[in-house]
Amino acid sequence: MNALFLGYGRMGSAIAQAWLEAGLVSHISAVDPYLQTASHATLYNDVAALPTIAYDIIVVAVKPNYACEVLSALPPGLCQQAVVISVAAGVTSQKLSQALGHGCPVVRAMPNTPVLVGAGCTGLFAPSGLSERQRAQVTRLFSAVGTASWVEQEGLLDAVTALSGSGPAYYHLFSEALAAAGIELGLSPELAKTLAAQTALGAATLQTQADADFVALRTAVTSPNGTTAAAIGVFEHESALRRLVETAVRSASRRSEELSRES
Ligand SMILES: NC(=O)C1=CN([C@@H]2O[C@H](COP(=O)(O)OP(=O)(O)OC[C@H]3O[C@@H](n4cnc5c(N)ncnc54)[C@H](OP(=O)(O)O)[C@@H]3O)[C@@H](O)[C@H]2O)C=CC1
Ligand SMILES: O=C(O)[C@@H]1CCC=N1
Repeated sequence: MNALFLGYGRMGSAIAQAWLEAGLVSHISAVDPYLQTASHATLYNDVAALPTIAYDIIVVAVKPNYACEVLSALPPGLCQQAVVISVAAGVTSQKLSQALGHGCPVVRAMPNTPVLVGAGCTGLFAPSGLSERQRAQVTRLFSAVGTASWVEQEGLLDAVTALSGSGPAYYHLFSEALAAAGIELGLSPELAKTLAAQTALGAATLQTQADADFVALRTAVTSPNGTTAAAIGVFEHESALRRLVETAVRSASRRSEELSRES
């Protein structure tokens, strides 16, 4: 399979590398205007320089405000047999199809940065027009970089974006705060960083592998009247943390909706 990436920044290059390593694609071409070199890909600085090849997969991995522009500049001959997959936050399938200007199937994907280490999760949506074979192919591609889950309503991608697309940043922020608190208590910055990161990894591993829900896992750490209870009491006072998280995730979802209107 031949894949073409329009935009070869963090997301595009991470996905491309994983697909190549998993043997799911045989060759990657990438268009990115200012890059001098691109690992794992044949690089072009302009779509006009692309050879006329019928690509199997075309990935739109530019910033949302450029997504329609790059698709409308694509010569139709390149997409005859392609499935077009856009990772651009908030850009609707209708706008992507309009920009393409012909009937090739469009999929929206919302991955997250842990695709870099094969631990991503991707929400997927396709309007009608995608065959079962193509759907299975897209599932296989995103399963190579973590989990792949389809949603049946496009609007739900705003929630996916707010939860897992942006989610890694929330966990990094929490680790940053946890490490800073450890430094305040006298730990060296190196040790505080190691403890915060390893605790996040350990907790996430338990969440994905242990046969217990989040509440049971939390309860297992929390001895009556112990240290964890002291901290949880602060987070849970008037549901402070839960309310903050809900407000933050709603705000991300609203921004995703706004991007749909702006793009
Ligand atoms: N980062 C994340 O966590 C996630 C990002 N996304 C989505 O992925 C997309 C890309 O994000 P990300 O990889 O982080 O961004 P990057 O800025 O790292 O990558 C975008 C790349 O596209 C290039 N580019 C700009 N204009 C064009 C053009 N006309 N043709 C081809 N390439 C172009 C940029 O070049 P230059 O830098 O020179 O402008 C840049 O190299 C976004 O739409 C975002 O919504 C989705 C899920 C998660
Ligand atoms: O912040 C953003 O808009 C993109 C989409 C999800 C993660 N990063």
